[in-house]
Amino acid sequence: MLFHVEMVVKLPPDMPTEQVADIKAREKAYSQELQRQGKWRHLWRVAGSYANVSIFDVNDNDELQEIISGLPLFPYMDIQVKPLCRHPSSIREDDS
Ligand SMILES: O=C(O)CC1=CCC(=O)O1
Repeated sequence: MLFHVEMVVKLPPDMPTEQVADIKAREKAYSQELQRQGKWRHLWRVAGSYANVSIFDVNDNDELQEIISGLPLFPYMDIQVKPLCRHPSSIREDDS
């Protein structure tokens, strides 16, 4: 199942610099492992903001919830999820 996920990062302004660096490094490692596994298909920065738009390819809602709630930045993000299905006009033969 494919999901469009938008994440807006809202770190507390008073979070210590070392803690910010640590959480960002853990977020990067976590997301890159999921990208290698093919579960996090796309990761795009939304230009001009501290936000991303991502496409996840997971088995079901529960797996998406597990992945998203495991993000190190999860407590500091506003997240919107939209389930996707094939568009009847798409010329792609698969869902890539
Ligand atoms: O910087 C972001 O948009 C938050 C984030 C999600 C995955 C990642 O590596 O950073």
